[in-house]
Amino acid sequence: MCGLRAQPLDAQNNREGRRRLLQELGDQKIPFLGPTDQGYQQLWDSSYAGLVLRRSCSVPVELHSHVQAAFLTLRKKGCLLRDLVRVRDRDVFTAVSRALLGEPGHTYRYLDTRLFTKPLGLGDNEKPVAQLKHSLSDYHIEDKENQEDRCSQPSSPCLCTGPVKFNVTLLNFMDPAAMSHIKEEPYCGMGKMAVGWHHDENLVTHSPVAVYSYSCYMAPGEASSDPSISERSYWRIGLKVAWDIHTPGLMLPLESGDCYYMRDDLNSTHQHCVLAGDTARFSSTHRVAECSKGTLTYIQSRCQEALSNLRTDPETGSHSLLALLPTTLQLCEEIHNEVEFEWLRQYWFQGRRYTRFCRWWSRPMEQLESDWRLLETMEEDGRAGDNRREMAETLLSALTDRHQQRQTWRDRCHSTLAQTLPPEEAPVDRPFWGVDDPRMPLPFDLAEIISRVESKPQKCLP
Ligand SMILES: O=C(O)CCC(=O)C(=O)O
Ligand SMILES: [Fe+2]
Repeated sequence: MCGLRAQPLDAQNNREGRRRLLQELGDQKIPFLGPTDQGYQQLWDSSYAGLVLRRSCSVPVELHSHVQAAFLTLRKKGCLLRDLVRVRDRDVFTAVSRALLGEPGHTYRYLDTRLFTKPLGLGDNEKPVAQLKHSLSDYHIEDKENQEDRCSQPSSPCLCTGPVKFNVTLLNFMDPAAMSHIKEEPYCGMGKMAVGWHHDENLVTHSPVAVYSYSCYMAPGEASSDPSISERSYWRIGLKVAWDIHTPGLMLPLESGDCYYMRDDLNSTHQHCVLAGDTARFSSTHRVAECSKGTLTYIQSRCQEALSNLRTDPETGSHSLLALLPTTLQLCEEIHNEVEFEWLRQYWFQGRRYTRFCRWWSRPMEQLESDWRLLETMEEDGRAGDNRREMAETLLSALTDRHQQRQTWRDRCHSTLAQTLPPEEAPVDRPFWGVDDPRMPLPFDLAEIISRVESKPQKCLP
């Protein structure tokens, strides 16, 4: 499952590239074509071949109704929340509310935010989503003739590769009526954007992304009057070739229940955005996340690797290090930072929201935190080593990095945006401890230690 990580250049996150592109564009807009425009199909075939649409009518009726009911229940239970993500060094709330479902112990990282899965297929609300995932992964991408027959049944799985093994599902929800402000799409003038231009991050190279779209034409419980198509405007997907202002963009309107796929390298060569329609809408996006460093099993084994260098005296309970080689210490430092910043702080930054609907992560997080605490004690032993100078240099870069990252997480936790969240969802700056905490040999704030190490490289160590 774990291949190379796709690292597309992202115009959204590349300030310089973005500036240059906008400058070249000036007052002009990039043209785009929709289904009623001439040349739409040719443009799709020539420049967007990795995009595949599967119409609502090829999905079983019961699946639609189960999946849609599950979405509504998940939302009612408060599982879908806006993420406080980081874009170009600034914190912003996503316009859409999200929840991550998927393989137990898996995570998905986007915009400096690690989302933790609610295991898929266990609870009643997740089962239909698991069925949907199954249905989408068995879909053999049709040939041209089939594609033109808009309601063809999906054919059997592709024999050469087998079904796709999606490991995470990111659910999205947005009700435009509840938003005070929705950004306009800047490059083409496609309209209001629910999700800005981006590449999907953290995917296995060339992993397809399969999306199911559900527009709530009627509020739940509202009398079923046939919605007049002319009276509502559709949700649409916008696509454009990355770093290209000459190829026209493509706009794909979606009926409720439609699915689309981004296949091959479409996600890395192109950007996509989601354009809001008039109604509230859910989407269920199925992906193969690159998780070589993104599973609980992975980080647990990393901690074990570091802790295998720690000996606990069976009588006194005191700890000592087995090896004091700089390379060993260096490795321990890296693992220390990884578990603290990629797992513990990521988790607690998202507040107690996970425990509201999923207790799955509570115990593992406690365990990781106690491993991390042992790593804090190891460090002190490292300082007592013989080759102090070399040791100090080894420790210095890890300590500086740790100090800076702790500062960033502190700031993020106390930002004005974070403060607008209700207590249950508000970021928690954890782990945190006071200067007089007897269990913690090192202080939370490393500034003093760092400056001591820097100023007296010979006998620097406390
Ligand atoms: O809602 C959609 O159709 C796609 C959403 C999307 O692009 C994303 O979640 O990455
Ligand atoms: Fe996306």
